[in-house]
Amino acid sequence: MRIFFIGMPGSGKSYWSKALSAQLGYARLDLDHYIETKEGKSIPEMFAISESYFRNAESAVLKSIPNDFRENIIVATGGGAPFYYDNMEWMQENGMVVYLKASVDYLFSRLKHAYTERPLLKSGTEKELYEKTSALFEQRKEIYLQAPYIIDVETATLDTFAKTLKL
Ligand SMILES: Nc1ncnc2c1ncn2[C@@H]1O[C@H](COP(=O)(O)OP(=O)(O)O)[C@@H](O)[C@H]1O
Ligand SMILES: O=C(O)C1=C[C@@H](OP(=O)(O)O)[C@@H](O)[C@H](O)C1
Ligand SMILES: [Mg+2]
Repeated sequence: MRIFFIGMPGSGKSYWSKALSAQLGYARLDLDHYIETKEGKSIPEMFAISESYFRNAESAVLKSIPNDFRENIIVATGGGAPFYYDNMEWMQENGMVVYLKASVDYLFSRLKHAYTERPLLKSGTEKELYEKTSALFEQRKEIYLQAPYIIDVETATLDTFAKTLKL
């Protein structure tokens, strides 16, 4: 079984992948960290080369997962992963795609303390962070909603995940 968490930055893809994999005894992979390890560069360093450099690495590393990990695994992807190359289609063909859904207000409350390492949301003020988060959400929400499984993380517990995904 391979599970891909998708959703906006701040929705808790990394957080919930940790919690659920521990409960299920699955392996866990944070795609952003795995890209950093394979490339030997941090996410901001890759974006400083260009966003295309990062997206190219992201797609290649995503597709290396079946070869690198044979066990049951939960993958926390980065928020932009479904929008580049054929990544969304590929994830649907190679696992269960789960959208971690949340409102802009919720995302903002999570991101306020953790946005400096996210180049797309780099902001001078909280107002700017809110506006950037909101604009990115508007651009992306329709595609996220194509996921076959959707979990509202504002009210979810581990039990919600287990029941929705029938695990
Ligand atoms: N349900 C939750 N309870 C407590 N903290 C959370 C929860 N979801 C996310 N967080 C915290 O919010 C921040 C953003 O979550 P993260 O998992 O990094 O999001 P994503 O990987 O989707 O961008 C992190 O500091 C994380 O620990
Ligand atoms: O939304 C995006 O395009 C991105 C989200 C980040 O991951 P998180 O969703 O875990 O913050 C990371 O992949 C990169 O900064 C780009
Ligand atoms: Mg993350």
